[in-house]
Amino acid sequence: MQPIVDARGVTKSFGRGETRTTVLHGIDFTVMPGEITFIIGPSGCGKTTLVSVLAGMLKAEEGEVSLFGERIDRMRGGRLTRFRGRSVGFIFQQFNLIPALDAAENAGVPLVVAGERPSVARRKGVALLEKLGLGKQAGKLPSQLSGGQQQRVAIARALIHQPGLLICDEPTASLDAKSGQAVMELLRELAASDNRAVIVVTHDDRIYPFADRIVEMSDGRIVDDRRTARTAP
Ligand SMILES: Nc1ncnc2c1ncn2[C@@H]1O[C@H](COP(=O)(O)OP(=O)(O)OP(=O)(O)O)[C@@H](O)[C@H]1O
Repeated sequence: MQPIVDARGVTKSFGRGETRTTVLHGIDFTVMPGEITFIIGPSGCGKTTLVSVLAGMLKAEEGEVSLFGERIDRMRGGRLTRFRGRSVGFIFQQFNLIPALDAAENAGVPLVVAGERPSVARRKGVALLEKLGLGKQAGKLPSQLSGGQQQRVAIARALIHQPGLLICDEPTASLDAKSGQAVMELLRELAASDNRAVIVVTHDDRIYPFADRIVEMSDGRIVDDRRTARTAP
């Protein structure tokens, strides 16, 4: 089976001269379809930098990064943007929904960006929200939704173009325990259903039972990589 993510020797630094700091030291990292992989480790150890490089948002100085067998470290400009737009969905701690758009319109935003008519994008947004158990909320503004519901709309937005890789940076950090569990249950289901891979950067140990694999970083290196006997459904 082809890996979804295959990174070799990824090195990344920030700054110049004396202030130059190396944040990733030759990381090797592979993710297979159908898995939820957690990346954990202390603040500043390089988790967000790593997933940004894996998603093609940041360029590594050294190393190779392939997504779905394609070398994204060799892609430039518009080609990379289009490839990322098709292949990767992002979910962040802040839901970043557009306040003036209702839930279905928010979910449909990536389709509009890709050139779809807003009415068609909204219709597809409604259909996906229904699938995610949020059909009744489709016409509501973000301010009328709970945190957990807003995060599920953000998940719908990340999935509407059916990316094979979902990258989630602290997806449950602003949610209470129950909403956090509901969001993780949804991510769990989505990872397994379409042979997609989900990578979750997190400090939230309440959700560790949802991981298939936990990768631990320290000072820009992977120091532990273990499969879990997943205890959550
Ligand atoms: N654009 C940047 N310019 C300079 N330094 C940066 C930049 N982005 C990140 N860093 C530095 O790189 C290091 C790793 O940051 P990163 O955000 O990847 O850590 P993290 O493990 O995700 O931390 P946290 O858990 O706090 O989010 C930190 O020391 C940070 O200050």
